[in-house]
Amino acid sequence: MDIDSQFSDQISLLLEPPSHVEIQEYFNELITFNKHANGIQVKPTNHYGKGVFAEMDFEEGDLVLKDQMLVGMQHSANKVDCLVCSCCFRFIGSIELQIGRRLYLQGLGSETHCSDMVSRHCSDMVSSDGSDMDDHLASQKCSSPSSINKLPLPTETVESLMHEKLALPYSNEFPLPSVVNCPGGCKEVYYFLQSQCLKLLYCAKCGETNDIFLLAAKAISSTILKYKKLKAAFSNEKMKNNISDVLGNHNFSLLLKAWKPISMGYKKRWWDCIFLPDDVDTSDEAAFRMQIRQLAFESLELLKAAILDEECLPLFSLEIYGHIIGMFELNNLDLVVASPVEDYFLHIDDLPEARKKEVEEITRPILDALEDYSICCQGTAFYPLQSCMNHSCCPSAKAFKREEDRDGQAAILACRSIKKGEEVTISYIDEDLELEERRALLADYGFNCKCSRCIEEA
Ligand SMILES: C[S@@+](CC[C@H](N)C(=O)[O-])C[C@H]1O[C@@H](n2cnc3c(N)ncnc32)[C@H](O)[C@@H]1O
Repeated sequence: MDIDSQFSDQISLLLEPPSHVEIQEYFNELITFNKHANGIQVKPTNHYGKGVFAEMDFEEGDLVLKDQMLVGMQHSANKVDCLVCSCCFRFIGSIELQIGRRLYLQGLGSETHCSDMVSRHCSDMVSSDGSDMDDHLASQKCSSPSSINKLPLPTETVESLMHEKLALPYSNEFPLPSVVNCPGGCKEVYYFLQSQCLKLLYCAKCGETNDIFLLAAKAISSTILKYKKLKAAFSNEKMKNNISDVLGNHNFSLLLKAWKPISMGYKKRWWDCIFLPDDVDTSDEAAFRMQIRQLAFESLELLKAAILDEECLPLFSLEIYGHIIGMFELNNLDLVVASPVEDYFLHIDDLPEARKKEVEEITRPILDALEDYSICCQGTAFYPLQSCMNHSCCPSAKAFKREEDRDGQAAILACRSIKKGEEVTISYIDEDLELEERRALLADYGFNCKCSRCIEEA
């Protein structure tokens, strides 16, 4: 019997929508432990399930919420460019390590180059017409990688940067947290990234959806870890009290407890809620959804081969897997963290002219070797409180990273004044679009917006 049939009762319990009381208790606790969430409350709305409400007045620009992600990941392709903590997504190491590692991974370090080419280039840059570096930076930023006339650095320079043997001027003004390897020695922080599971990354069929499978794997593996911790604590307690029936029927209740954060997220099956791409005719919709289901099935098989846990089998059912991916599809927010490498080069550019000339003799070749100096950390994440915010085409708040927001937390700012008791809404789409375009985009989220603006414009 397959897992879905064997554990159908347990799967139904895992997917049962939480009661109002459970929702209230869970979110009250989450808010109590988050010092940047004390101005909001999660409550049922009249029509759209739960929503976020202001517990105090906010002025335009005020921080309404900083939300710690439940689960998130850096996009696979972005890992070459930015070395970040897999947990909080802060840039780590040093400016030198960030730059050296990127140049190395871009393959520039594998070629040998004569140093006079670099110095010739360097003197060209120094004796340039005095045009502002911002222009130079901007032109680099806009160019596509292939159109950039990159001037690679010598291998030794790249390696010295990467091993932090070469200190760049002023880099100590941009200190970063140290790199700590996973204690398990996996070289990746999460244990599900084992060789079998890596196939998920490279599955040609999956295309752009690969990251969402890995994110689902992360959600499942963190639930298993939480379950194991709860079970260990429970067993200890029983032993202390000399009770012989160590676990009895408690295993499933511990799994339910470990699953609770995910149980709170609004979710539907992935293949039922995924947006129908423009190039798929509506007459082919059923076949398209079957294909998506099959894709989920194949990726789940790979995940099972990598980390199946006999005590947590219901988590490996297609029904649960499909709902987890669907939850990300309907709720996830882009994860963006600005790069300190960009700050560093802008700082150099702002130095007094004479000093800048001197420093640029060292930094300009490095800048020229980089394809883009300002690549930020990019990924996707599920945020438990932010994901409770409903949509409005005239929203009262927006996700916006301020200068000081340098980690993976979501920052939600008021975009107008919000009165105590009012619902805090964000826009899921570009709210500057016309009514019909907005409607089309929101249909992908499975609802027809009836905010005051839509009603007025209709
Ligand atoms: C990110 S969740 C928001 C929280 C959700 N209300 C809950 O109960 O968890 C997104 C879902 O909420 C509902 N929703 C959000 N804004 C809405 C709106 N303006 N009108 C109708 N439904 C809305 C839709 O079902 C949508 O797919």
